[in-house]
Amino acid sequence: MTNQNVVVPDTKSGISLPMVRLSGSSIFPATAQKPPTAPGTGGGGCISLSAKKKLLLENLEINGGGGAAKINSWVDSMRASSPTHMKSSSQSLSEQHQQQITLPSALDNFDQIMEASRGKQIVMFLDYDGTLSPIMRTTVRRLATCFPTAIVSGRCRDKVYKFVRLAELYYAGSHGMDIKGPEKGSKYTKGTEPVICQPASEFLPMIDEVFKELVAKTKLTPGAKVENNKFCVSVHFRCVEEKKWSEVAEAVKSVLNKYPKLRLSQGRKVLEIRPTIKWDKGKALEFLLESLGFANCTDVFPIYIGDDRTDEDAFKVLKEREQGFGILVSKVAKDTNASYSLQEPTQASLHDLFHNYCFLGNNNYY
Ligand SMILES: O=P(O)(O)OC[C@H]1O[C@H](O[C@H]2O[C@H](CO)[C@@H](O)[C@H](O)[C@H]2O)[C@H](O)[C@@H](O)[C@@H]1O
Repeated sequence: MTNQNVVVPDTKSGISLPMVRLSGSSIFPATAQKPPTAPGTGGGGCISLSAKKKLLLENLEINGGGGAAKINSWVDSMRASSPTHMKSSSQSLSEQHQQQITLPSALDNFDQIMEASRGKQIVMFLDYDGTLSPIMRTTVRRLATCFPTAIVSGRCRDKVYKFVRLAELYYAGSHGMDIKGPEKGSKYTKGTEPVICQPASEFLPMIDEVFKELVAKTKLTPGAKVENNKFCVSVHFRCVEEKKWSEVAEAVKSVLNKYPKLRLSQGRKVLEIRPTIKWDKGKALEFLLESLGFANCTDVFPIYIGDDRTDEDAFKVLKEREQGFGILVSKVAKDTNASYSLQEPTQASLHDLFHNYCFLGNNNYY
């Protein structure tokens, strides 16, 4: 993993933001599109991931196989993801601070971000859970009047569409494996048909089968919930007593062992099973930029805001392309390829800033 281990004290938590300063000078003029270089370590009083947890997380990106040790590592990793357990980590505070690099706040540095995007077409990508869900519809509708806007989620695309109900957006469900653009007639539709991309379509029957098996295997565990996300399946631990977590993990492993073409990944108190194909939220971002006509374009400025571990694939793509920025929504330290952070997506109305910016005519291709 080449990620930085970072966090982000955002000093504006809970207070309203001043109007964005649009005429501010660029802080990184020679590398206008490059993320700022990593600031120094320390500061912020946030909690860093321990090396142990990093190892555990790396162990999760695997197929089935292994035995009780693997189950334990899944469960340990799940525990380590919970804030209570992060606080009680055996790592001392000074050790935690040594590993910590502070990410600049997207809010405090909003004028830098906008300066870097000057003259370029912003394209907005928003993760759903933890990012867009607290902001909600009105804001996203306003954003989409300024920039092409996509929602990228681990959830099933239809479900996200039912929550948001905005026909003018691009939707990428199932961690980017189910993409659909706006219908004909939208100002962002280039062709006559909406863009569609389902790179894992051959896995549909297998995923349905796995969903049914997991429902059957977990039905006796109180609180366990299996969610069919069309091209992937989530097994939720959130409402399961901690002493029963191994039982659920064992069920997941026993099913996964039968399907070598599926792999496991982990979210917040959730284990997810998905196809082994090389497709993720980063690939979805690249596909969408291409669909919008920005494949080899230097004057595009993608901004991806997300809070989930799966959003890292998109942050990484932006970093490698040296285009736009990833903004990580997080209060705690994470291994990340994002360039900026937000403690809360609702915090001081980042969306108002974007809205002001685009209506003042600084970024208005459409
Ligand atoms: O890619 P995202 O839009 O961030 O979706 C990630 C997962 O979101 C949902 O899970 C989240 O909400 C659950 C409560 O409804 C919560 O228990 C879980 O911890 C959250 O991650 C969704 O249910 C999952 O399938 C998505 O993968």
